[in-house]
Amino acid sequence: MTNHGFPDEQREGLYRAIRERRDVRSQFLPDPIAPQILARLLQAAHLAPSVGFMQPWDFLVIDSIEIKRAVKTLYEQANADAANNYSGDRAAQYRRLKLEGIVDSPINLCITCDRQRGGPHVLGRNTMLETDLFSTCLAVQNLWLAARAEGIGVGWVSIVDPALLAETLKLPAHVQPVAYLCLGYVSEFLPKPELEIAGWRSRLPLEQLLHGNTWDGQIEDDALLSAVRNPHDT
Ligand SMILES: Cc1cc2c(cc1C)N(C[C@H](O)[C@H](O)[C@H](O)COP(=O)(O)O)c1[nH]c(=O)[nH]c(=O)c1N2
Repeated sequence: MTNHGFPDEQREGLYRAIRERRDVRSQFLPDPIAPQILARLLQAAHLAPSVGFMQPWDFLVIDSIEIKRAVKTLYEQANADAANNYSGDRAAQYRRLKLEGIVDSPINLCITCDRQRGGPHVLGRNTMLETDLFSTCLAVQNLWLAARAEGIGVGWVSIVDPALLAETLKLPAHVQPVAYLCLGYVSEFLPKPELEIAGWRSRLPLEQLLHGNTWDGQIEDDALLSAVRNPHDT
């Protein structure tokens, strides 16, 4: 069998980016991102797979402090509402979390989805209409991983009313904001998700997620399961 895999060091670099990518809120530095580097990140995003090769994304690069402040206000409104989902200690803990870096980060980037791109029918998007949104999320993830490799932190802010965000960014009606991202160099990349460090929620064991175990409770004892339990043996 021909092995088209990457050499060990390159493969490890990719896995490292996946392992060490973080959602960044609290560690942004004001240092600017050079246009060449931002362009590399956007290229990485644009190479994402998309349903029927629809490429439904656009990239709104925002450095205007006025727009950042307007989005921060939307966040504050939505976050005050979100806090009402909790009570007691959990509500107090929620209110202590920092869940955005909109003004602290030098660049904000809104990745949108043009739901009409490619015309009325796009190959592969007949039964699952959301596949254009899924495709846009893959562009986000490409950018997020490339940014980690460049030493740039990315934070996703979804605690905003999407209709108000679309209005603030003057998006046409058929263009949906999918990801509002904060980008910048960081003082550090945390070793674990910030929510895990804060004691909000921890990572589920992968073995628990195999074969639908989270809902039927049956763990099948097969070779895959044992490899998942002991990844270092492989
Ligand atoms: C679709 C979507 C939306 C959001 C997020 C992520 C994704 C995928 N995350 C980040 C999220 O909290 C984070 O990914 C997890 O806590 C895991 O941490 P790491 O990304 O591994 O550091 C996020 N974080 C935050 O502080 N404010 C937010 O509004 C959001 N919204």
